[in-house]
Amino acid sequence: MADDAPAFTPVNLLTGFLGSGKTTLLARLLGDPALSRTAVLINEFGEVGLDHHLIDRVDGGTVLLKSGCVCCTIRGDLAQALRDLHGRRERGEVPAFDRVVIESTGLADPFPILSTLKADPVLRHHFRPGNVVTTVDAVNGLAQIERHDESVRQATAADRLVLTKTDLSDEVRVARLSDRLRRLNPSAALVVAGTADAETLLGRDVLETGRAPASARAWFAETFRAEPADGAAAADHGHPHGAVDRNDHLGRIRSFAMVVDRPVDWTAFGIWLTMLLNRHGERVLRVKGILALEGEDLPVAVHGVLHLVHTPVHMSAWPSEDRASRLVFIVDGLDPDLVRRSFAAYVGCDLAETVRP
Ligand SMILES: Nc1nc2c(ncn2[C@@H]2O[C@H](COP(=O)(O)OP(=O)(O)OP(=O)(O)O)[C@@H](O)[C@H]2O)c(=O)[nH]1
Repeated sequence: MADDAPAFTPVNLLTGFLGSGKTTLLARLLGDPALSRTAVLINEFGEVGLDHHLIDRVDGGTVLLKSGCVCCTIRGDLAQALRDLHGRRERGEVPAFDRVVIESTGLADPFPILSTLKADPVLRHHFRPGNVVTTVDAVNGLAQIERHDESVRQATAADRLVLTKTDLSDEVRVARLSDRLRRLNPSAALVVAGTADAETLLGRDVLETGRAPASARAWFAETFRAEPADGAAAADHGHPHGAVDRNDHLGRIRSFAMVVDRPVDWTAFGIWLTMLLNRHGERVLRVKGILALEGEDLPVAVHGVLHLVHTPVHMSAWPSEDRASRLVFIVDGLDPDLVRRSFAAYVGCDLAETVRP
């Protein structure tokens, strides 16, 4: 083992519903010198991964896992990615790190990810679970908890619950959400994103110090095992913990990407997105993209969650040589072709141009 590697490297899971602010929080935390020796694994749900472009600061240590849901579809790859990372650290091929942060897809169920660490014969000798940090969006969080099981599971698995977008919400909504979260998971510390430092969220480790009971996690594990419906489906897939493939299981939730090789007119795009979200906002769980704009050298990043579209961010550089506009959608019961057709009509391109072979 590399001399300065810890005997058991803590693995923090950063989870939270789609668009709830995981990447934003992680990017900020990674700026903290306390996390300078951190390796990051990013998983995304989508045909085209974007988060690794949006986190500037992480370079050699970032591994973008294959597209799909980390909880089942690529669970094997997660273990493999951790084993590779460990091997490379041992051989001195990557800078020594003493913490791993996994940013999981917004649809992932945290429990199977956590159990991977224990179940894998190699990993369990070198890694241990660290705090689970769950971001909850103060604008959409309550609705997501009401509608989506993943959101409840993410909240109940947390050691730290981080409220994001409180600046876009109001006191009453924040108080109601906080109350709901405290009832769901009384043992987790509840903090507001802007005030949470790396040491509190990741460094001061619940499991290591034994200061706080991991009761929520135990409760969660019990509940999960007791679910007969999922359990029956899981038996067919050979999943030991009742975990099912969320990509199949959710059925209606799917992701797709549109890639257009030429600059887009910002006004036309804005009108199109506004109309799409007015009409189908409930079904657009997430839209995220990097756009090349007509008359501009640098791209703009666009984010939306349900009806909420965030102020576009002008990026200081293109993340790669590829100058195409890319939009990734995660939709619930919405036909991708409908979105493609209307996009092509509004921005004035051929439908075929939105699907890159
Ligand atoms: N105003 C405000 N915007 C925020 C805050 N946190 C995140 N955002 C914005 O919300 C959008 C989504 O944030 P991300 O950090 O990409 O969310 P995510 O959970 O990583 O998203 P997925 O990976 O798609 O699930 C971006 O436009 C962020 O700038 C916050 O506390 N306040």
